[in-house]
Amino acid sequence: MTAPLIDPFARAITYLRVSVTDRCDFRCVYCMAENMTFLPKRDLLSLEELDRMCTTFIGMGVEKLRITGGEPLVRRDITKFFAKMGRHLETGALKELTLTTNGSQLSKHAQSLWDAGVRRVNISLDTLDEEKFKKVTRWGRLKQVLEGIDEAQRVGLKIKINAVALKGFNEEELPTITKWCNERGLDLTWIEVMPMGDMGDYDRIGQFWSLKEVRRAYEDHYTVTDLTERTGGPARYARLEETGQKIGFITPLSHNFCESCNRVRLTCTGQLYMCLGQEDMADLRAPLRADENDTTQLEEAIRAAITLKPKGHDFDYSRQKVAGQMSRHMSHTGG
Ligand SMILES: Nc1nc2c(ncn2[C@@H]2O[C@H](COP(=O)(O)OP(=O)(O)OP(=O)(O)O)[C@@H](O)[C@H]2O)c(=O)[nH]1
Ligand SMILES: C[S@@+](CC[C@H](N)C(=O)[O-])C[C@H]1O[C@@H](n2cnc3c(N)ncnc32)[C@H](O)[C@@H]1O
Ligand code: SF4
Ligand code: SF4
Repeated sequence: MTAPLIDPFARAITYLRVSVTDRCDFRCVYCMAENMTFLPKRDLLSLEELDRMCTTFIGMGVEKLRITGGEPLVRRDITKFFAKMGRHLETGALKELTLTTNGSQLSKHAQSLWDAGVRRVNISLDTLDEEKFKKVTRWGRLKQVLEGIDEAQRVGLKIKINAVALKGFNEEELPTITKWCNERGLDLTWIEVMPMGDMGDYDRIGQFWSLKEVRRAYEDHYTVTDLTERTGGPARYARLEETGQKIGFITPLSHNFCESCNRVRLTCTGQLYMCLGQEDMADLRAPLRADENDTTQLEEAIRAAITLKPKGHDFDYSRQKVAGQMSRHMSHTGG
């Protein structure tokens, strides 16, 4: 392995998130516009190229690889890509190979993911109400996701549910979602909605539900104990003592966690975003394609990009207007 990747703020970069497609079978209201224009397929890195890219990062100290999208499981042959990445788990270079998914294709793919070495998946689910699910995802069917969760559990995958906290949408469901996760043995993490992508008249501030309030809502019913354990992701965890359940909080707005950032994001076209909340990016496609048999140029480009990693995002809703908004949609980098 070459020297580790350290950014200008002395943060070691050990976590790579890869968006393997910008396409999705849902159109969640906070993530995409209804009429999205997607990239032409010819612009995408091939799976072989993504393999070479990820393998290079792993050689430079990346230990956690999360595949995301758009919806990662709608990309053709993606399970073959997971199977290939599994070799880095076998050598011990990679500590975790995982994905974030909307769950719609898990009935089909859960077994192959397990066979590739995936042990834990994060599944996005904001509501357990069929009609509301249709509203928030526009195109999704709750039943299909629940079947995907069943199959993932059947094959042995550990599941974390990611729910975006949305005022006036899933507020009232906090007890039901929490209870449902507990009964099914699923971890649960709440996420604050971030200003990604221009959504026209979509009201982000109106829908912003601070996780400080979510925590208070838990405290009305449970004894909540903060935990020190981390997964290498941005969530902080607390335990509900009455049930022993672990709840995660991802709080980019109410409690910034950038100082412990360990991650960068690669898009399906080979752009490297050094921060989710800034526009800076580096093109890695040209150095990747410069020489198929030698990754020297790619490694140099990655090191140069890491020296440009910003301190953090500038998201802010505190003045009753959206600050720090990104022009790109969340699906571009995969969250
Ligand atoms: N602002 C910000 N938000 C992030 C970052 N990483 C993840 N998130 C948000 O948290 C959501 C959930 O992240 P996941 O894909 O579940 O990944 P994770 O939280 O690293 O997962 P674990 O490994 O389970 O901790 C993302 O979709 C983003 O909305 C980050 O670096 N900065
Ligand atoms: C962009 S999706 C990609 C993976 C997959 N399609 C899924 O939904 O899990 C990753 C995560 O980003 C979250 N997300 C999307 N837009 C967001 C926003 N504006 N603010 C906060 N989280 C967002 C989603 O809820 C999801 O958990
Ligand atoms: S959050 Fe995930 S499922 Fe929803 S539109 Fe975005 S990429 Fe698709
Ligand atoms: S906003 Fe940027 S610096 Fe902050 S945790 Fe996310 S990626 Fe890291």
